[in-house]
Amino acid sequence: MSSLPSTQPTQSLRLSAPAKLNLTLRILGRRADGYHELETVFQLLDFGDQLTFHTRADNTIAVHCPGLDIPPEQNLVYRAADLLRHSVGKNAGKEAVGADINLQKNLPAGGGIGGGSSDAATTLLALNHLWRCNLDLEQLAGLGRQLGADIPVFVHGHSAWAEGVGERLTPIAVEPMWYLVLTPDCHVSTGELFSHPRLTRDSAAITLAALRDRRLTKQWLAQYAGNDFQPLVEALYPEVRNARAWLAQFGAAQLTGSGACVFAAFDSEEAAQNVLKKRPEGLEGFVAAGIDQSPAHEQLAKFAAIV
Ligand SMILES: C[C@](O)(CO)[C@H](O)COP(=O)(O)OP(=O)(O)OC[C@H]1O[C@@H](n2ccc(N)nc2=O)[C@H](O)[C@@H]1O
Ligand SMILES: Nc1ncnc2c1ncn2[C@@H]1O[C@H](COP(=O)(O)OP(=O)(O)OP(=O)(O)O)[C@@H](O)[C@H]1O
Repeated sequence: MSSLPSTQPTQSLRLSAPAKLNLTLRILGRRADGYHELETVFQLLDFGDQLTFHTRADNTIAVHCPGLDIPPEQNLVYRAADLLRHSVGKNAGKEAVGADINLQKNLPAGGGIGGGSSDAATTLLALNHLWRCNLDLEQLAGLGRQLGADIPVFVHGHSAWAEGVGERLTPIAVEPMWYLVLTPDCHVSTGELFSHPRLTRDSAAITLAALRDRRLTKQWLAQYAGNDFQPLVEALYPEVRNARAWLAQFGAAQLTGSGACVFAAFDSEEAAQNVLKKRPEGLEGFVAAGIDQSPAHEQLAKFAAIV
C-alpha cells in the first residue's frame, strides 16, 4: 500500500473518521489466542465523526468529546495518541508531543460501524503528521492493530477484502451504492458475542478468488452477503431483530459487524431517503454513499500539499 505524503509539520489539522459496513462477514474459526479468523468486506461510507487536532507545547494529550460517556483516557483517540508517541520514543525526548483533540461524534458507539476504530486510525494519521513521526501506513496499521482489529482498514483508508482477524487487507472497488443504516438504541459488546457459546464460527471460506478483478458487484453481494453474528444478535436483542425485519420490507437487510446497526443497499440516495422517512417512531438512522477511498487520506494529502 502507498506511503504518506511527507511535508513540513503544521500545528493543527481537521480530519474525518468515516464509518464502515461489513457487506459480508464470515467467521471461519477460533485461534489459540482467542481471536477469530474472519473473511469480511469492509465498505467505507461518506459519513462519520470529525476530529480536530492542535499540537501543544507540553506533553499533555487532552481529548474533548461532548456526549461520549467514557473517561477521556479510555477513549480510543487518547489511547492511539499515547501509543504512537511511546512507540516512536518521542515522549522521552525534548520535543513536545502533546495535543488538544476535539472529537465530534456522529456515529453511535458499539454500533458495528467502526466509529471508535476509525477515530483511532484518524488520530494515528494526524499525529504521525503533526508530530513528524514519519511512520508509514504499514507501521501505523500495526500500531492500530494493537488497539483493535478494525483499526488497520481505516489506517490504510480503502474499502477492502479482509482476512485474518481483519488486518490482512486487499483493496477492492465496490459498485457504487447508497446505504440506509438504522441504529437501534442498544449497545452490543463485540467481545461478549465473540465468546458466546452459540456463535457460528465454522463457516466455509469464500476466498478472494471469488472477487474477480477485485471489483465487488451487486450480483456478487446477492450471492455472498450475510453476517454470521446476525442469528445470535437477533436472538439476544429484539431491537435489532425488529429493525432488520422492518428494513427487510424494502430490500435485503443485514447486520454490520457485531451490531447493533443494520443496513440495506439502494440504487439512489432518494430511494434510501424515502425509506428512512417512513421509519417507525423511535428508530433512528442515516443515509450514506459507499466510497472506496477514505476522506481522511484525501484531506491529509490536500493539507500536506498546501503547507
Ligand atoms: C466484528 C468486527 O467489527 C468486524 O469488522 C471486528 O471483528 C471487531 O473488531 P474490533 O471491535 O476492533 O475488535 P477488538 O477491539 O480488536 O476486539 C474485541 C474483542 O472481540 C474479540 N475478537 C475481535 C476480533 C476478532 N477477529 N476475533 C475476536 O475474537 C476479542 O475477544 C476481543 O477481545
Ligand atoms: N472514540 C470512541 N468512539 C466510540 N467508542 C469508543 C471510543 N473510544 C472508546 N470507545 C469504546 O469502544 C466501544 C466500541 O466502540 P465502537 O464505536 O468502535 O464500536 P463498534 O461500532 O461496534 O466498532 P467495531 O465495528 O469496530 O466493533 C464503545 O462502547 C466505547 O466504550
